[in-house]
Amino acid sequence: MTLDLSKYRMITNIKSKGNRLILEINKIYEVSIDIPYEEVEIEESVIKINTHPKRAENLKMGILNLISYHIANNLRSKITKRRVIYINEPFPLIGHTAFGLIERGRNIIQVRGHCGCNLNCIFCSVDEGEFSKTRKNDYYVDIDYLIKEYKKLAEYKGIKKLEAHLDGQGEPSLYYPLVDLVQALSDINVEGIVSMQSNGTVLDYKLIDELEEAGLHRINLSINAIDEKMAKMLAGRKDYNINKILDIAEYIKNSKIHLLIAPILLPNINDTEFKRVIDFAVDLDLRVKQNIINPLTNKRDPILGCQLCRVYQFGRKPKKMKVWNFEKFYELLKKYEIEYKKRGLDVKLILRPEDFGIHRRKRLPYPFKVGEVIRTKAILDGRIKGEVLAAERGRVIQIINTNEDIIGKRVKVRILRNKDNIIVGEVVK
Ligand SMILES: C[S@@+](CC[C@H](N)C(=O)[O-])C[C@H]1O[C@@H](n2cnc3c(N)ncnc32)[C@H](O)[C@@H]1O
Ligand code: SF4
Repeated sequence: MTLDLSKYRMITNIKSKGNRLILEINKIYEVSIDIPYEEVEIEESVIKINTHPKRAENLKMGILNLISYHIANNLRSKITKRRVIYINEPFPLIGHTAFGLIERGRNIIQVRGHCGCNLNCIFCSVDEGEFSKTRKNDYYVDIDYLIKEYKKLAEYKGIKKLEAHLDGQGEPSLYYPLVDLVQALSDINVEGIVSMQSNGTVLDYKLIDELEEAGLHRINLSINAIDEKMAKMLAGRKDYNINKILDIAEYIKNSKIHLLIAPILLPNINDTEFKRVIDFAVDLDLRVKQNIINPLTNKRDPILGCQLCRVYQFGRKPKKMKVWNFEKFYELLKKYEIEYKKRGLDVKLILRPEDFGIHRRKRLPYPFKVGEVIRTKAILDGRIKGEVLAAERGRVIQIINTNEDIIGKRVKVRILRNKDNIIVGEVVK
């Protein structure tokens, strides 16, 4: 009897060493499993079971159970080296910011299929990457479940003029299978769009062609410096290659995916480079004009989405950086807009949600009140130290200031936050 692992979609590569199977799951994760049966032989993706057919059937079930157990409990990210928790039905997808779906009473749904990043930007608001000091677990959401729940939420909010936005605590383009996800979301959003944030490092010509085919409307590409050294320093990685990203930007610009370049200003660190990125985007737009219309506005999207670096509780802050308020930031952007105007160029740098067709839209109900005390069971480990997760009333509850010992136990939890259906609570004694 044989068991061919190549027919399981999530298994993207198979290696073996004796009776040890090393499975690559969805490209960026890995799990290794010792097969405790003498009668098996592993040859590439095929496990041969050389025994009586009745026992072989039992061993096959045993191997499949072992694989599911290890995927559920021992999955690791090859990128961040962290443990990965595989999220599937019936665990809710609404309630946490690290994975699932977020809706904030607008016609945009944030889609977070996974978390984890291949860069280590020195300013990262979510302290992502291999060298993170705060993140202890990553999450991956099963694609079929993610699509099913997205469809339910989209139908609840109203499908018309809806945006599915792939973003999150990490690099959205590392999600696998990304093209299938984009295709499914764009099939649901018939009169809307699908957009994605990206640091660009994983994008190549082939993937961009496929994303274009799948109906991706826009990529918000993070570029923070043109100078190679500065770009590496900001990305926190010596292997970050800004020239590759600039080339990818040009390739996107020549596709049917709208390119928005999203530089971040770190005052006192990349002031000159920030302006060089804006100039790059303006020059590129003059050379390669895109005429992709956003059906939410019936206009072209802006070509730049300038961001100001902010300081977050669990984020990173570069020592030399000066903290600016938005007033000062908008003054600078205004100054740049005027400079462009003098050169006869109409460059919009200060944006509002309406520029992207974002408007108010029916919200999901809030099942919890702030201050309410509920009884629940902690089920999964959390994203950062001192956090565990529970599931109640169709929401994930992030229980903070606690420890892993309470996983599996019933606890009393006071709700501290319910805004935008992101639920945070703490244990009450
Ligand atoms: C957290 S990242 C996730 C998506 C993707 N990894 C990327 O960098 O584009 C989303 C956006 O937030 C920006 N960002 C990161 N840290 C920030 C901070 N401290 N303040 C403001 N924006 C920040 C990034 O530059 C990026 O454009
Ligand atoms: S800002 Fe984006 S690319 Fe940089 S470390 Fe954070 S998540 Fe990764």
